Amino acid sequence: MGKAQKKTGKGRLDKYYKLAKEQGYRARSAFKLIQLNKKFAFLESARCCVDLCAAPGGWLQVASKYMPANSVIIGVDLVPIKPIPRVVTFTTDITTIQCRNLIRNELKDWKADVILHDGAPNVGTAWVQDAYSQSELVLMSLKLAVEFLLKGGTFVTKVFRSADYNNLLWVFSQLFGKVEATKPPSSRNVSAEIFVVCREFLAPKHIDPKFLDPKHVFKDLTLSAASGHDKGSSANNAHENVFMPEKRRRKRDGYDDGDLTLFRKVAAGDFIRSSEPINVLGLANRIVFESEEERGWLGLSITTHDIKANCDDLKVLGKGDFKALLKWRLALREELGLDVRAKPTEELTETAEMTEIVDEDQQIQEELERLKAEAAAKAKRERRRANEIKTKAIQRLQLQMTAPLDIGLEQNDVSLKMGQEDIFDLTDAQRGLHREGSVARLIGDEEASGGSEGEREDESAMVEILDSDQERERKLSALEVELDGMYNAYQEKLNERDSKRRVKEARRKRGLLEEWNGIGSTNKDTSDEESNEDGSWEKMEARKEMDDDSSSEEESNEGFAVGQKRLRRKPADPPSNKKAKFIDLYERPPPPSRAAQVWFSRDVFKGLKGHDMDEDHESNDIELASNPVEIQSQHSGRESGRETDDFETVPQYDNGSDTEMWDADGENLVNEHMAHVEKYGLSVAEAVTLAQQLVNRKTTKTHLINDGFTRYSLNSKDDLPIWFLDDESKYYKPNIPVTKEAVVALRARQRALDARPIKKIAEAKGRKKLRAARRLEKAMKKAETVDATKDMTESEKAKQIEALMKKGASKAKRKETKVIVAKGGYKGIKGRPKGVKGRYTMVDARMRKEVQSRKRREKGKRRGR
Ligand SMILES: C[S@@+](CC[C@H](N)C(=O)[O-])C[C@H]1O[C@@H](n2cnc3c(N)ncnc32)[C@H](O)[C@@H]1O
Repeated sequence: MGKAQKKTGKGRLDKYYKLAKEQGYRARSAFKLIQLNKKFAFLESARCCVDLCAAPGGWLQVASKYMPANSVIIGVDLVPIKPIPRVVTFTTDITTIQCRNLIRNELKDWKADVILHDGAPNVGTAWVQDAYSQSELVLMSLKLAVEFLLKGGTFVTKVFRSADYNNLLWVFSQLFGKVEATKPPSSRNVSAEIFVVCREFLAPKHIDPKFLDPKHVFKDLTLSAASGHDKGSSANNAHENVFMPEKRRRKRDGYDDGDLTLFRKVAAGDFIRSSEPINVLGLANRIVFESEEERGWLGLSITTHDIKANCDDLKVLGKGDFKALLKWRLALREELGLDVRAKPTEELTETAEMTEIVDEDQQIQEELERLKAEAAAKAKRERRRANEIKTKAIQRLQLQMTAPLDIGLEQNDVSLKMGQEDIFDLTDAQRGLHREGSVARLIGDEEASGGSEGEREDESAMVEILDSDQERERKLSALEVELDGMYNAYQEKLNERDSKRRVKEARRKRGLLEEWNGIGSTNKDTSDEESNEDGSWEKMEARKEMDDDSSSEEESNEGFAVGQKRLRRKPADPPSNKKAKFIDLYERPPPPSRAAQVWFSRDVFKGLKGHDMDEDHESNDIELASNPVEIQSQHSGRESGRETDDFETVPQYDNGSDTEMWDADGENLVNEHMAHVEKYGLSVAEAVTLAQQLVNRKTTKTHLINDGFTRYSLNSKDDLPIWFLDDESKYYKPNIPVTKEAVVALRARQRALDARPIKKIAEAKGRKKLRAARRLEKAMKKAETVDATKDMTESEKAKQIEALMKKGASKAKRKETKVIVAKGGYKGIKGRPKGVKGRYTMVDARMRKEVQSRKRREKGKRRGR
């Protein structure tokens, strides 16, 4: 694959795609297994194979083809796999115990010779699944492999080059005799995927559970290499992670990998004493007052009722609430003597005047020195941070975990943070803010070297002391600025994600008919193929590439990392200018992370926009002015953003208001659905499947209604946080099967619609126009008559003419003719019956019945045709 691949959708129809189509494989990824097997030959001798994450079934087809007849092949995936001869499939999550039990039941006492894993977390499929990273999925598959693999067996897995890569390899090497990482030619160069073939399973009698625990395996490997005793190799790190979890190492950025606990409590004391309060707020769900001392704080006047309520559920707080909590923390720290508030300067000066006569110049000099020392300490602190990030980046580079260009960008990479965006991620935003300043130095100020140990000690002392009111104010406003930055970043991310979701939805609807067959019979829908065969990672990669290529407008709001690229691209900038830009970037409200924006753009924050955000928000508006699209979406909300997008708009139900969001029964939605169905008929394969089942008497209405009452419908929504309900409404849905017949029916309807003669439509339109022109002509004639009348005032004429023209311009209503059944005295009598207004026609009862039965017969004939 020497040539660079095209980035367009068509460009992705490479030779393996075509080959897969030709040879009847459901996904081009089938060739990855073919090539791996060609190199390691593990399928030919295998009698039993389990494919984890197997949909749409490309690998299963290969296994079925290459393995001996009568061998057992099992495929598992979150999504159903269309039947393949000789293959048993299960639809379940490989990380669950249910999956293990299903495989166990199927295999009984057997063990597998080969376990395959080609999984990639499905972004957007389920909230909880999103939280799993690729590496964790690999570890979960390894967990199944060690249980079901025969001694000497082979485990093939897909891993991505990331910080966890080496840790995974190390774990594999502990369990298998031979471990080899390879990238088959059919794996796209743009994809970070690598396949690891682990052979000769050692089948140890006892396997340390830590080997399979993401918490232990994926701990940080940044520092030991940096400290010098293990440069370039991560094996020792992994060793330490697995065997010495008690050793305190620095946390990875972001959430602990493998820490899947969704609810976290934090002691109030920890929050108050923490040097990273925003981090604490970002990670925890609740602040608790459990110790004696903490309970005492509840009685303080500064701990108002609001503060207590805020501590109770951090996940539903708005920006103002967070500010209040941070202020409370500062106040409490002063109360506890953790922060020393220095006496006002004037007071000091006065005392000095009383005790001794101090030279005024000397006083100024001292003050200046104090300020200078303060500034120097701050600068040291920043330098140290910059240095840490630089070391980390270089070390990653050494470990070949990142390309040089990725330095500083990695944390902004959506693909590396899949699934975390919904979780409250202030930490991430804060990290981003620090990094932005630091990375600026990494590029623009190479000579800025790190501080010594001594400096670090200085710094920790500095952190604890607030020198003056001014300092305190500055601290507070810095926190506020940080929060604002995070809010903007979250909002940006939400917008971005929302637009991606809409594009995806639009594509899905368009490609609904093609989706059914994996690689469909047409070339049209490449995106489906993509999603089937390469999982979400490649999609992310591809999107990243497209983002790179896309307009600079997008870049302007991509956060500092992208801005940094732009700076690099402008060598013409004089150095001083460049420095000024960095300083500017550092002092301005820092460009926010997207995660922060997503968080703050939820509905709970809507009310805050006008009040809490006031000036900050305005300034953000100005900053964003370079991007008209952004501005529009900011000012007119999500819905209007949709209108401006350059793709087919999928009808969306307005969920702008809270009442809609809390519409527990979804009545509005149902009504709108019903209206849509009445107007356009069934347009979704699931619905057609159910309708066909009804018609063919395979199910009954009662059955369907009963089926509607599932675990999805009966969950109580009381007291659940909004973010949770929001996510549940998106992802926690029943999986309704779709039949091929339904898809065929839908296709047929689409074809019929397409085939509707254009000529007839044009004729009907022409007739309509003609009628309208006649009506207008008639109205004009009448108007002329009115105008010619002499015994009317001008205003009367004007009124009448206006009414006539209005009537002429509007569509003529069809006059309804009432059918009156002549009964009793009216039978045979001519004349208007009593109480009947407008047009009517008199019929006798017999005639009406005859007409009705004739119509029924005609209708029946038409259906029978
Ligand atoms: C790249 S595709 C596999 C393609 C497959 N090897 C083939 O050749 O057809 C990745 C699959 O992983 C599945 N997957 C992701 N997370 C999973 C999980 N937790 N449990 C089961 N399957 C999962 C997805 O549904 C997706 O079908």
